Amino acid sequence: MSTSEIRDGWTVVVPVKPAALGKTRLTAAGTDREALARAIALDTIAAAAATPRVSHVLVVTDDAEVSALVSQWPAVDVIAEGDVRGLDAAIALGTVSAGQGAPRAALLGDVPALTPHDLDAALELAGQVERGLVPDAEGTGSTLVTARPGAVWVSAFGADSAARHRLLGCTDLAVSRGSTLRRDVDTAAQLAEAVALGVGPRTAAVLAAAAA
Ligand SMILES: Nc1nc2c(ncn2[C@@H]2O[C@H](COP(=O)(O)OP(=O)(O)OP(=O)(O)O)[C@@H](O)[C@H]2O)c(=O)[nH]1
Ligand SMILES: C=C(OP(=O)(O)O)C(=O)O
Repeated sequence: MSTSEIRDGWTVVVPVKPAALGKTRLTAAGTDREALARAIALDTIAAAAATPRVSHVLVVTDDAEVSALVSQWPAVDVIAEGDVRGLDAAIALGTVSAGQGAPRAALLGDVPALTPHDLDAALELAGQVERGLVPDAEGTGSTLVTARPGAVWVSAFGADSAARHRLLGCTDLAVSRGSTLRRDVDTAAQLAEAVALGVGPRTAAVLAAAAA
């Protein structure tokens, strides 16, 4: 997609590890872990791309299958990661590409129950602060970090990142504990919570195949 085709709105950067390497804590779920990791990422990206306030989704990944699929989707582009330098470095590839003048957000690629409605509501709130944060459902990690136009991009994802993001000046957005945006999935118990909220079709299909 060329820059001229990008409407005003948020650029959402979604980092996705190659599925063969990701979601290592999901082994207890009894499913094909690689297929599940990929499906979770694809459902997250699809929800972001369908969000009214989102004009552009930048997926930073070296997963060939994810890359081939989402590069066909409207309003989605892929940035190849190349050298593995970690999550924040991968995200920075996307935010630098978006430019400091754009409203930017980083959404982790493991939020498979995400609805466009919930992401849209969070981005509406994010427009009112310099930099915003949505903690995960446990309250210790982060699922979304935002920067409005002109704000310098910062992120410090990883275990217990919510506190670090606050120290970096991110304001908690008033997103309820039950929002689909907060339910990231690392473990089988978290996957069960996401299923209860209603996961996207790709994740549901992998789980259905495992149950058959
Ligand atoms: N592009 C990219 N994405 C990453 C990297 N590390 C994590 N991610 C993505 O960031 C999101 C959150 O990742 P984590 O839950 O921290 O890590 P994970 O490897 O998926 O899961 P675990 O193996 O259980 O730690 C997922 O969408 C990952 O695919 C990285 O180095 N590069
Ligand atoms: C990457 C993070 O967490 P998790 O590893 O739980 O996905 C985070 O919360 O910043």
